[in-house]
Amino acid sequence: MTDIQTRARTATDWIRKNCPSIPNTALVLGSGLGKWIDSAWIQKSIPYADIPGFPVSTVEGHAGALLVAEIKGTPAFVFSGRFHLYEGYSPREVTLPIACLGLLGTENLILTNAAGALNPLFATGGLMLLTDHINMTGHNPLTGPNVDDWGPRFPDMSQVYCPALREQAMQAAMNCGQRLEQGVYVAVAGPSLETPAETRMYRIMGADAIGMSTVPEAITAHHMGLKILGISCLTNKNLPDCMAQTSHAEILDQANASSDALGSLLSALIPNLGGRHG
Ligand SMILES: O=P(O)(O)O[C@@H]1C[C@H](O)[C@@H](CO)O1
Ligand SMILES: Nc1nc2[nH]cnc2c(=O)[nH]1
Repeated sequence: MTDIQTRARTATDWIRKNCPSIPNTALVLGSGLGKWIDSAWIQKSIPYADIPGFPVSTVEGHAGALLVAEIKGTPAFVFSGRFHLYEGYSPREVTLPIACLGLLGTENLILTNAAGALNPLFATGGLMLLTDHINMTGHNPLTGPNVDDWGPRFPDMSQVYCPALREQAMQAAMNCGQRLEQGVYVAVAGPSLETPAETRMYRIMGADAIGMSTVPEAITAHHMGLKILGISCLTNKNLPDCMAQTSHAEILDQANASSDALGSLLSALIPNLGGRHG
């Protein structure tokens, strides 16, 4: 067994023993995107530091706890805080919580993030559903010996973001009267933001939004057969020809400001996802 397999198994066994239920849906909250979660919905909050084998999140805006919650009556795991490559974690460590979900048998995974808008038509503060991604992190969490029990050596990536979940998300947005853009997310390793020349290159490559997470998680989840939905909160415009300065503080402020819109969408969507536990 590889070290990461042992850590994932240890963490999974611990979660199984210590969580009142194993929900069928899990949500990963991006930077600053958690304030809509009503404290009354949280059955249990487990600091990552308590889960053996788990890394610990080091970024401002990421609480670092696994919540066992009921979102409008539907059970869900909520990862409040994630791990990023720029924190110095290996690609396997960054995606360890996702591997645990695969081992636990959770079926639906919603990945959210704070991202810069590369598409000039997309507004700051808006939400974008991921139709696809481009991995420019320079890393892949599946590098190294394949864990055959988890998935195939060469996973097909022709449809990473589940069309049925995307359709449901579009429907939920319509029911909430919300605009939901659709586009391609490019992931970079960070932590530096982009130069204008880089921004121009990523736009020419076909990306609509850019961030520093989500893609390693999506690769691991897809490898293990989870159904994935990705949603970016567009915290800033990242346009080569009128590039404004931005900062992590500004990104967090905008994510906080958009968090309620994301919350309305997810509260409308999650109870309709269905599956093993409804
Ligand atoms: O976890 P997410 O992708 O929301 O975090 C993004 C990427 C960086 O951590 C940060 C950049 O400011 O926001
Ligand atoms: N790389 C990158 N990550 C972000 N996260 C939020 N905004 C941005 C951005 O403009 N670029």
